[in-house]
Amino acid sequence: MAHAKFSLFTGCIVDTPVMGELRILVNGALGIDRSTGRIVGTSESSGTPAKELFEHWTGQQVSEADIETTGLLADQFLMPGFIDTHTHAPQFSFLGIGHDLPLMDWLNKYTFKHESEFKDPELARKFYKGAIDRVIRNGVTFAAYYGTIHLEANRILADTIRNAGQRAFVGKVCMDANSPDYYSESTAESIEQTEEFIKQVLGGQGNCPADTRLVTPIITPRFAPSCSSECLGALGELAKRYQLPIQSHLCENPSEIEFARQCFPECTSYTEIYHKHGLLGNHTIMAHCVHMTAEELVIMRDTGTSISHCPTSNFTLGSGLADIRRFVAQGIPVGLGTDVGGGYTPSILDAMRMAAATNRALIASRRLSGEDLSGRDGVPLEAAEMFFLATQGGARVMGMAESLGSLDAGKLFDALVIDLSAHASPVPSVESTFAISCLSDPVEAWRLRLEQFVFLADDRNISRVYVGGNLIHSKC
Ligand SMILES: O=c1[nH]c(=O)c2nc[nH]c2[nH]1
Repeated sequence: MAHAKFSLFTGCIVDTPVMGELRILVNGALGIDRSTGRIVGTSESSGTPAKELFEHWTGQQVSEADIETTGLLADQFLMPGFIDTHTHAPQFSFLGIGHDLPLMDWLNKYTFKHESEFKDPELARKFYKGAIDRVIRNGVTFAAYYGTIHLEANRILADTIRNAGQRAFVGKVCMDANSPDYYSESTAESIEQTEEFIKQVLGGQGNCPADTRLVTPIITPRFAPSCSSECLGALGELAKRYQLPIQSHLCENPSEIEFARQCFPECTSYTEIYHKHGLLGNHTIMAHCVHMTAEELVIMRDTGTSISHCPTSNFTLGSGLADIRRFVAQGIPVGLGTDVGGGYTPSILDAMRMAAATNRALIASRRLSGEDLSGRDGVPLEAAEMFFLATQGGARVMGMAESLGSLDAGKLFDALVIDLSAHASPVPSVESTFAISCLSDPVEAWRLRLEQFVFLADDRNISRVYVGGNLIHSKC
Protein backbone atom coordinates (compact mmCIF):
# COMPACT_ATOMS: atom_id res chain seq x y z
CA MET A 1 0.00 0.00 0.00
CA ALA A 2 3.05 2.28 -0.07
CA HIS A 3 1.64 3.93 -3.20
CA ALA A 4 -1.91 4.59 -1.99
CA LYS A 5 -3.08 8.10 -2.88
CA PHE A 6 -5.12 8.52 0.28
CA SER A 7 -4.87 7.52 3.95
CA LEU A 8 -7.88 6.92 6.15
CA PHE A 9 -7.97 6.78 9.94
CA THR A 10 -11.01 5.32 11.65
CA GLY A 11 -11.72 5.40 15.38
CA CYS A 12 -11.88 8.08 18.04
CA ILE A 13 -10.85 11.54 16.76
CA VAL A 14 -10.45 14.51 19.10
CA ASP A 15 -9.66 18.21 18.69
CA THR A 16 -10.61 21.65 20.07
CA PRO A 17 -11.27 24.15 17.27
CA VAL A 18 -12.69 26.53 19.92
CA MET A 19 -11.22 27.15 23.39
CA GLY A 20 -12.85 24.87 25.92
CA GLU A 21 -14.94 22.87 23.42
CA LEU A 22 -13.70 19.33 22.94
CA ARG A 23 -14.92 17.83 19.65
CA ILE A 24 -15.04 14.07 20.08
CA LEU A 25 -15.94 11.79 17.18
CA VAL A 26 -16.20 8.38 18.83
CA ASN A 27 -16.60 6.52 15.53
CA GLY A 28 -14.75 9.05 13.44
CA ALA A 29 -13.14 8.94 10.01
CA LEU A 30 -10.37 11.23 8.78
CA GLY A 31 -9.00 11.21 5.23
CA ILE A 32 -5.64 12.53 4.03
CA ASP A 33 -4.44 13.29 0.52
CA ARG A 34 -0.90 11.94 0.59
CA SER A 35 0.30 14.16 -2.25
CA THR A 36 -0.42 17.34 -0.25
CA GLY A 37 -0.25 16.03 3.32
CA ARG A 38 -3.61 17.75 3.93
CA ILE A 39 -6.82 16.49 5.48
CA VAL A 40 -9.56 16.04 2.88
CA GLY A 41 -12.38 15.28 5.30
CA THR A 42 -13.27 14.51 8.91
CA SER A 43 -16.63 13.13 9.97
CA GLU A 44 -18.50 10.50 11.97
CA SER A 45 -18.07 7.36 9.84
CA SER A 46 -20.95 5.17 11.10
CA GLY A 47 -19.58 2.32 8.99
CA THR A 48 -19.67 4.21 5.65
CA PRO A 49 -17.35 2.44 3.14
CA ALA A 50 -13.98 4.20 2.67
CA LYS A 51 -14.55 4.71 -1.08
CA GLU A 52 -17.84 6.53 -0.42
CA LEU A 53 -16.27 8.74 2.25
CA PHE A 54 -13.47 9.84 -0.10
CA GLU A 55 -15.81 10.39 -3.05
CA HIS A 56 -17.96 12.58 -0.80
CA TRP A 57 -14.94 14.51 0.55
CA THR A 58 -13.09 15.00 -2.75
CA GLY A 59 -15.97 15.11 -5.24
CA GLN A 60 -13.98 12.66 -7.43
CA GLN A 61 -14.20 8.97 -8.25
CA VAL A 62 -11.88 7.04 -5.94
CA SER A 63 -11.01 3.35 -6.06
CA GLU A 64 -10.60 1.19 -2.95
CA ALA A 65 -7.04 0.45 -4.05
CA ASP A 66 -6.16 4.15 -3.64
CA ILE A 67 -6.96 4.09 0.08
CA GLU A 68 -4.83 2.78 2.92
CA THR A 69 -6.86 2.42 6.10
CA THR A 70 -5.60 2.50 9.69
CA GLY A 71 -8.17 1.40 12.25
CA LEU A 72 -7.40 2.84 15.68
CA LEU A 73 -7.74 0.41 18.61
CA ALA A 74 -10.24 0.84 21.45
CA ASP A 75 -7.69 2.64 23.67
CA GLN A 76 -6.30 4.85 20.92
CA PHE A 77 -7.33 8.25 19.60
CA LEU A 78 -6.15 10.71 16.98
CA MET A 79 -5.47 14.35 17.91
CA PRO A 80 -3.66 17.38 16.46
CA GLY A 81 0.09 17.55 17.18
CA PHE A 82 1.32 19.58 20.13
CA ILE A 83 2.66 23.05 19.38
CA ASP A 84 5.50 24.38 21.55
CA THR A 85 5.53 28.14 21.08
CA HIS A 86 8.76 28.74 23.01
CA THR A 87 11.84 26.57 23.59
CA HIS A 88 15.65 26.84 23.47
CA ALA A 89 17.39 23.96 21.63
CA PRO A 90 20.91 24.48 23.11
CA GLN A 91 19.52 24.56 26.65
CA PHE A 92 18.78 20.83 26.59
CA SER A 93 22.50 20.62 27.51
CA PHE A 94 21.81 21.66 31.12
CA LEU A 95 18.24 20.51 31.64
CA GLY A 96 17.15 20.48 35.30
CA ILE A 97 20.12 22.52 36.53
CA GLY A 98 19.95 25.85 38.37
CA HIS A 99 16.26 25.91 39.19
CA ASP A 100 17.04 27.42 42.60
CA LEU A 101 18.13 30.66 40.89
CA PRO A 102 16.11 33.63 39.63
CA LEU A 103 16.25 34.45 35.90
CA MET A 104 19.20 36.86 35.69
CA ASP A 105 21.44 34.72 37.95
CA TRP A 106 20.45 31.58 36.05
CA LEU A 107 21.32 33.27 32.74
CA ASN A 108 24.69 34.46 34.00
CA LYS A 109 25.70 31.31 35.87
CA TYR A 110 24.60 28.60 33.43
CA THR A 111 22.80 29.69 30.28
CA PHE A 112 25.26 32.01 28.56
CA LYS A 113 28.21 29.69 29.37
CA HIS A 114 26.50 26.61 27.92
CA GLU A 115 25.19 28.41 24.85
CA SER A 116 28.64 29.90 24.14
CA GLU A 117 30.01 26.35 23.66
CA PHE A 118 28.06 26.12 20.42
CA LYS A 119 30.71 28.26 18.72
CA ASP A 120 32.08 24.78 17.95
CA PRO A 121 29.87 23.41 15.13
CA GLU A 122 30.98 19.89 16.04
CA LEU A 123 29.07 20.19 19.31
CA ALA A 124 25.95 21.26 17.40
CA ARG A 125 26.35 18.26 15.08
CA LYS A 126 26.63 15.83 18.02
CA PHE A 127 24.06 17.41 20.29
CA TYR A 128 21.06 18.71 18.36
CA LYS A 129 19.90 15.38 16.91
CA GLY A 130 19.19 13.89 20.36
CA ALA A 131 17.48 17.06 21.57
CA ILE A 132 15.16 17.26 18.55
CA ASP A 133 14.33 13.53 18.72
CA ARG A 134 13.32 14.04 22.34
CA VAL A 135 10.99 16.93 21.44
CA ILE A 136 9.38 14.81 18.69
CA ARG A 137 8.94 11.81 21.03
CA ASN A 138 6.93 14.15 23.23
CA GLY A 139 4.48 14.74 20.40
CA VAL A 140 5.60 18.23 19.38
CA THR A 141 4.94 18.56 15.66
CA PHE A 142 5.69 22.30 15.49
CA ALA A 143 8.06 24.28 17.74
CA ALA A 144 9.50 27.79 17.91
CA TYR A 145 13.19 27.25 18.76
CA TYR A 146 15.85 29.67 19.89
CA GLY A 147 19.34 28.63 18.76
CA THR A 148 22.49 30.51 19.82
CA ILE A 149 24.34 33.51 18.35
CA HIS A 150 26.42 31.20 16.07
CA LEU A 151 25.56 31.06 12.37
CA GLU A 152 26.99 27.60 11.67
CA ALA A 153 25.47 25.93 14.75
CA ASN A 154 22.09 27.44 13.86
CA ARG A 155 22.33 26.14 10.31
CA ILE A 156 23.05 22.66 11.72
CA LEU A 157 20.05 23.02 14.05
CA ALA A 158 17.77 23.97 11.14
CA ASP A 159 19.08 21.05 9.02
CA THR A 160 18.67 18.61 11.91
CA ILE A 161 15.03 19.63 12.38
CA ARG A 162 14.28 19.44 8.65
CA ASN A 163 15.93 16.02 8.37
CA ALA A 164 13.85 14.81 11.33
CA GLY A 165 10.72 16.01 9.51
CA GLN A 166 9.51 18.35 12.25
CA ARG A 167 7.87 21.72 11.53
CA ALA A 168 9.68 24.61 13.19
CA PHE A 169 10.57 28.25 13.49
CA VAL A 170 14.31 28.54 14.19
CA GLY A 171 15.92 31.75 15.42
CA LYS A 172 19.50 32.95 15.33
CA VAL A 173 19.74 34.62 18.74
CA CYS A 174 20.88 38.28 18.64
CA MET A 175 23.01 39.71 21.48
CA ASP A 176 25.01 42.82 20.62
CA ALA A 177 24.66 44.68 23.96
CA ASN A 178 24.99 44.16 27.72
CA SER A 179 26.12 40.55 27.24
CA PRO A 180 29.23 38.73 28.50
CA ASP A 181 32.41 39.19 26.39
CA TYR A 182 32.61 35.43 25.78
CA TYR A 183 29.04 35.38 24.40
CA SER A 184 28.23 38.50 22.39
CA GLU A 185 28.61 39.89 18.88
CA SER A 186 28.96 43.27 17.20
CA THR A 187 25.87 45.03 15.88
CA ALA A 188 27.01 44.43 12.30
CA GLU A 189 27.61 40.71 12.96
CA SER A 190 24.24 40.34 14.60
CA ILE A 191 22.36 41.87 11.66
CA GLU A 192 24.47 40.41 8.83
CA GLN A 193 24.49 36.91 10.25
CA THR A 194 20.75 37.01 10.87
CA GLU A 195 20.25 37.87 7.20
CA GLU A 196 22.73 35.19 6.12
CA PHE A 197 20.87 32.64 8.26
CA ILE A 198 17.55 33.66 6.68
CA LYS A 199 19.00 33.21 3.18
CA GLN A 200 20.51 29.84 4.02
CA VAL A 201 17.34 28.44 5.56
CA LEU A 202 14.94 29.79 2.93
CA GLY A 203 17.35 28.97 0.08
CA GLY A 204 17.64 25.35 1.21
CA GLN A 205 13.90 24.78 0.78
CA GLY A 206 13.19 26.12 -2.69
CA ASN A 207 10.13 28.25 -3.27
CA CYS A 208 7.52 26.30 -1.32
CA PRO A 209 4.61 28.26 0.22
CA ALA A 210 5.14 29.42 3.83
CA ASP A 211 2.64 26.97 5.35
CA THR A 212 4.18 23.88 3.74
CA ARG A 213 7.80 24.90 4.45
CA LEU A 214 9.08 22.75 7.30
CA VAL A 215 11.64 25.16 8.74
CA THR A 216 11.14 28.92 8.77
CA PRO A 217 13.66 31.40 10.17
CA ILE A 218 12.33 33.57 12.98
CA ILE A 219 13.80 36.95 13.91
CA THR A 220 15.14 36.56 17.48
CA PRO A 221 16.39 39.45 19.56
CA ARG A 222 17.12 37.44 22.75
CA PHE A 223 15.45 40.11 24.91
CA ALA A 224 15.50 43.89 24.67
CA PRO A 225 18.40 44.35 27.13
CA SER A 226 20.69 42.10 25.04
CA CYS A 227 20.28 44.28 21.92
CA SER A 228 21.18 47.85 20.96
CA SER A 229 18.50 50.14 19.58
CA GLU A 230 20.19 49.95 16.17
CA CYS A 231 20.07 46.15 16.22
CA LEU A 232 16.39 46.02 17.28
CA GLY A 233 15.43 48.47 14.50
CA ALA A 234 17.36 46.51 11.86
CA LEU A 235 15.77 43.23 13.00
CA GLY A 236 12.31 44.80 12.63
CA GLU A 237 13.26 45.78 9.07
CA LEU A 238 14.50 42.26 8.25
CA ALA A 239 11.24 40.74 9.53
CA LYS A 240 9.28 43.04 7.20
CA ARG A 241 11.51 42.53 4.17
CA TYR A 242 11.45 38.71 4.38
CA GLN A 243 7.93 38.50 5.88
CA LEU A 244 9.14 36.49 8.84
CA PRO A 245 7.84 35.91 12.36
CA ILE A 246 9.54 37.45 15.42
CA GLN A 247 10.10 36.03 18.92
CA SER A 248 11.52 37.41 22.15
CA HIS A 249 11.10 37.51 25.93
CA LEU A 250 8.96 40.06 27.78
CA CYS A 251 8.20 40.96 31.42
CA GLU A 252 9.35 37.64 32.86
CA ASN A 253 10.89 38.80 36.13
CA PRO A 254 11.06 42.09 38.11
CA SER A 255 14.90 42.41 37.89
CA GLU A 256 14.79 41.76 34.15
CA ILE A 257 12.09 44.44 33.73
CA GLU A 258 14.23 46.92 35.68
CA PHE A 259 17.25 46.01 33.51
CA ALA A 260 15.22 46.68 30.35
CA ARG A 261 14.09 50.05 31.74
CA GLN A 262 17.70 51.04 32.49
CA CYS A 263 18.80 50.06 28.97
CA PHE A 264 15.98 52.02 27.27
CA PRO A 265 15.09 54.92 29.63
CA GLU A 266 13.37 56.77 26.78
CA CYS A 267 10.63 54.07 26.56
CA THR A 268 7.64 54.13 28.90
CA SER A 269 7.55 50.33 29.34
CA TYR A 270 9.33 47.11 28.37
CA THR A 271 6.61 46.39 25.79
CA GLU A 272 7.05 49.89 24.37
CA ILE A 273 10.71 49.08 23.57
CA TYR A 274 9.69 46.36 21.12
CA HIS A 275 6.79 48.45 19.80
CA LYS A 276 9.02 51.44 19.09
CA HIS A 277 11.41 49.26 17.10
CA GLY A 278 8.70 47.78 14.88
CA LEU A 279 8.88 44.34 16.48
CA LEU A 280 5.26 43.82 17.55
CA GLY A 281 2.48 42.54 15.28
CA ASN A 282 0.39 39.52 14.41
CA HIS A 283 3.48 37.44 13.65
CA THR A 284 5.26 38.20 16.93
CA ILE A 285 5.47 35.77 19.86
CA MET A 286 6.40 37.24 23.24
CA ALA A 287 7.32 34.65 25.87
CA HIS A 288 6.32 34.81 29.54
CA CYS A 289 4.53 38.22 29.99
CA VAL A 290 4.15 37.46 33.70
CA HIS A 291 4.22 41.06 34.95
CA MET A 292 2.35 43.17 32.39
CA THR A 293 0.67 46.49 33.13
CA ALA A 294 -2.80 47.22 31.74
CA GLU A 295 -1.20 49.66 29.25
CA GLU A 296 1.19 47.01 28.01
CA LEU A 297 -1.64 44.55 27.43
CA VAL A 298 -3.44 47.19 25.37
CA ILE A 299 -0.35 47.52 23.14
CA MET A 300 -0.22 43.72 22.78
CA ARG A 301 -3.90 43.56 21.83
CA ASP A 302 -3.82 46.53 19.45
CA THR A 303 -0.77 45.19 17.60
CA GLY A 304 -2.13 41.60 17.46
CA THR A 305 0.95 40.29 19.31
CA SER A 306 0.75 36.77 20.80
CA ILE A 307 1.84 35.41 24.16
CA SER A 308 3.68 32.15 24.81
CA HIS A 309 2.67 31.09 28.31
CA CYS A 310 5.59 29.17 29.88
CA PRO A 311 4.22 28.01 33.24
CA THR A 312 6.86 25.35 33.97
CA SER A 313 9.73 27.81 33.69
CA ASN A 314 7.74 30.50 35.49
CA PHE A 315 7.56 28.12 38.46
CA THR A 316 11.11 26.74 38.34
CA LEU A 317 12.82 30.14 38.00
CA GLY A 318 10.30 31.63 40.44
CA SER A 319 9.27 34.28 37.92
CA GLY A 320 5.61 34.39 38.95
CA LEU A 321 2.10 33.46 37.85
CA ALA A 322 0.99 34.69 34.41
CA ASP A 323 -2.75 35.31 34.21
CA ILE A 324 -3.86 33.78 30.94
CA ARG A 325 -7.57 34.36 31.67
CA ARG A 326 -6.70 38.08 31.58
CA PHE A 327 -4.91 37.69 28.23
CA VAL A 328 -7.76 35.69 26.69
CA ALA A 329 -10.35 38.20 27.96
CA GLN A 330 -8.45 40.95 26.14
CA GLY A 331 -8.40 38.94 22.90
CA ILE A 332 -4.64 38.31 22.95
CA PRO A 333 -3.72 34.94 21.37
CA VAL A 334 -2.14 32.55 23.91
CA GLY A 335 -0.35 29.23 23.46
CA LEU A 336 1.97 27.10 25.60
CA GLY A 337 5.75 27.02 25.71
CA THR A 338 7.95 24.48 27.48
CA ASP A 339 10.81 27.02 27.67
CA VAL A 340 13.54 24.40 28.00
CA GLY A 341 15.85 24.92 29.90
CA GLY A 342 14.13 27.47 32.18
CA GLY A 343 11.51 24.71 32.12
CA TYR A 344 12.91 21.25 32.92
CA THR A 345 10.96 19.24 30.35
CA PRO A 346 10.07 19.33 26.64
CA SER A 347 6.65 17.86 27.47
CA ILE A 348 3.69 20.02 26.45
CA LEU A 349 1.54 17.72 28.60
CA ASP A 350 3.55 18.97 31.58
CA ALA A 351 3.09 22.57 30.39
CA MET A 352 -0.69 21.95 30.26
CA ARG A 353 -0.69 20.72 33.86
CA MET A 354 1.52 23.58 35.01
CA ALA A 355 -0.85 26.02 33.28
CA ALA A 356 -3.67 24.53 35.35
CA ALA A 357 -1.60 24.76 38.56
CA THR A 358 -0.72 28.39 37.81
CA ASN A 359 -4.36 29.23 37.27
CA ARG A 360 -5.44 27.49 40.50
CA ALA A 361 -2.70 29.23 42.50
CA LEU A 362 -3.76 32.62 41.10
CA ILE A 363 -7.41 32.02 41.98
CA ALA A 364 -6.54 30.83 45.50
CA SER A 365 -4.23 33.75 46.26
CA ARG A 366 -6.77 36.28 44.98
CA ARG A 367 -9.54 34.75 47.04
CA LEU A 368 -7.29 34.87 50.10
CA SER A 369 -6.62 38.54 49.52
CA GLY A 370 -10.37 39.20 49.30
CA GLU A 371 -10.55 39.99 45.57
CA ASP A 372 -13.91 39.69 43.84
CA LEU A 373 -13.47 37.00 41.19
CA SER A 374 -16.58 37.35 39.09
CA GLY A 375 -17.00 36.03 35.54
CA ARG A 376 -14.30 33.76 34.06
CA ASP A 377 -11.64 35.06 36.47
CA GLY A 378 -12.68 32.63 39.20
CA VAL A 379 -13.29 29.61 36.94
CA PRO A 380 -10.48 27.04 37.02
CA LEU A 381 -8.91 26.15 33.68
CA GLU A 382 -10.54 22.99 32.33
CA ALA A 383 -8.82 20.10 30.53
CA ALA A 384 -10.54 21.13 27.28
CA GLU A 385 -9.02 24.62 27.59
CA MET A 386 -5.55 23.19 28.19
CA PHE A 387 -6.04 20.94 25.14
CA PHE A 388 -6.88 24.03 23.06
CA LEU A 389 -3.85 26.00 24.32
CA ALA A 390 -1.56 23.09 23.35
CA THR A 391 -2.98 22.76 19.82
CA GLN A 392 -5.25 25.32 18.12
CA GLY A 393 -4.19 28.10 20.54
CA GLY A 394 -0.55 27.38 19.69
CA ALA A 395 -1.30 27.41 15.96
CA ARG A 396 -2.82 30.88 16.31
CA VAL A 397 0.22 32.13 18.25
CA MET A 398 2.47 30.85 15.45
CA GLY A 399 0.30 32.64 12.86
CA MET A 400 -0.78 29.30 11.34
CA ALA A 401 -4.34 28.87 12.65
CA GLU A 402 -5.69 28.44 9.12
CA SER A 403 -3.35 25.52 8.37
CA LEU A 404 -2.75 23.76 11.70
CA GLY A 405 -4.09 23.16 15.21
CA SER A 406 -7.27 21.16 14.54
CA LEU A 407 -8.29 18.24 12.32
CA ASP A 408 -10.56 20.14 9.93
CA ALA A 409 -10.60 19.46 6.20
CA GLY A 410 -8.02 21.59 4.36
CA LYS A 411 -5.53 21.65 7.23
CA LEU A 412 -2.12 19.99 7.17
CA PHE A 413 -2.10 16.58 8.80
CA ASP A 414 0.15 17.29 11.82
CA ALA A 415 -1.24 14.76 14.26
CA LEU A 416 -0.63 12.22 17.01
CA VAL A 417 -1.92 8.73 17.61
CA ILE A 418 -2.32 8.40 21.38
CA ASP A 419 -2.42 5.01 23.03
CA LEU A 420 -3.88 5.15 26.53
CA SER A 421 -2.97 1.53 27.24
CA ALA A 422 0.63 1.70 26.02
CA HIS A 423 3.26 -0.41 27.78
CA ALA A 424 3.84 0.95 31.32
CA SER A 425 1.22 3.63 30.68
CA PRO A 426 0.69 6.10 33.52
CA VAL A 427 -3.00 6.27 32.49
CA PRO A 428 -5.03 3.54 34.27
CA SER A 429 -7.16 1.08 32.30
CA VAL A 430 -10.87 1.80 31.87
CA GLU A 431 -11.71 -1.34 33.88
CA SER A 432 -9.78 -0.02 36.90
CA THR A 433 -11.45 3.41 36.70
CA PHE A 434 -14.90 2.92 38.15
CA ALA A 435 -16.05 6.44 37.16
CA ILE A 436 -15.56 5.53 33.52
CA SER A 437 -16.36 1.82 33.39
CA CYS A 438 -19.90 2.40 34.68
CA LEU A 439 -20.78 5.01 32.03
CA SER A 440 -23.04 4.08 29.14
CA ASP A 441 -22.53 7.32 27.14
CA PRO A 442 -19.38 6.77 25.01
CA VAL A 443 -18.79 10.52 24.45
CA GLU A 444 -18.86 11.17 28.19
CA ALA A 445 -16.54 8.17 28.76
CA TRP A 446 -14.06 9.60 26.23
CA ARG A 447 -14.32 13.06 27.83
CA LEU A 448 -13.21 11.57 31.15
CA ARG A 449 -10.44 9.57 29.50
CA LEU A 450 -9.21 12.76 27.84
CA GLU A 451 -9.07 14.45 31.25
CA GLN A 452 -6.96 11.53 32.44
CA PHE A 453 -4.78 11.92 29.35
CA VAL A 454 -4.20 15.61 30.10
CA PHE A 455 -3.36 15.02 33.77
CA LEU A 456 -1.59 11.63 33.68
CA ALA A 457 -0.09 10.85 30.27
CA ASP A 458 3.50 11.19 29.10
CA ASP A 459 5.62 10.29 26.07
CA ARG A 460 4.93 6.56 26.60
CA ASN A 461 1.37 7.26 25.42
CA ILE A 462 2.42 9.02 22.21
CA SER A 463 2.66 6.15 19.79
CA ARG A 464 2.82 7.88 16.38
CA VAL A 465 3.73 11.41 15.28
CA TYR A 466 2.81 12.78 11.83
CA VAL A 467 3.89 16.06 10.22
CA GLY A 468 2.42 17.12 6.88
CA GLY A 469 1.09 13.58 6.44
CA ASN A 470 4.53 11.98 7.01
CA LEU A 471 5.11 9.57 9.87
CA ILE A 472 8.15 10.99 11.73
CA HIS A 473 8.05 8.88 14.89
CA SER A 474 6.51 5.52 15.69
CA LYS A 475 6.72 3.27 18.72
CA CYS A 476 5.70 0.17 16.76
O1 LIG B 1 13.51 32.00 30.33
C1 LIG B 1 14.39 32.63 29.73
N1 LIG B 1 15.34 31.96 29.05
C2 LIG B 1 16.32 32.59 28.36
O2 LIG B 1 17.19 31.94 27.78
C3 LIG B 1 16.27 34.01 28.36
N2 LIG B 1 17.05 34.95 27.80
C4 LIG B 1 16.52 36.14 28.12
N3 LIG B 1 15.43 35.98 28.89
C5 LIG B 1 15.26 34.67 29.07
N4 LIG B 1 14.33 33.97 29.73
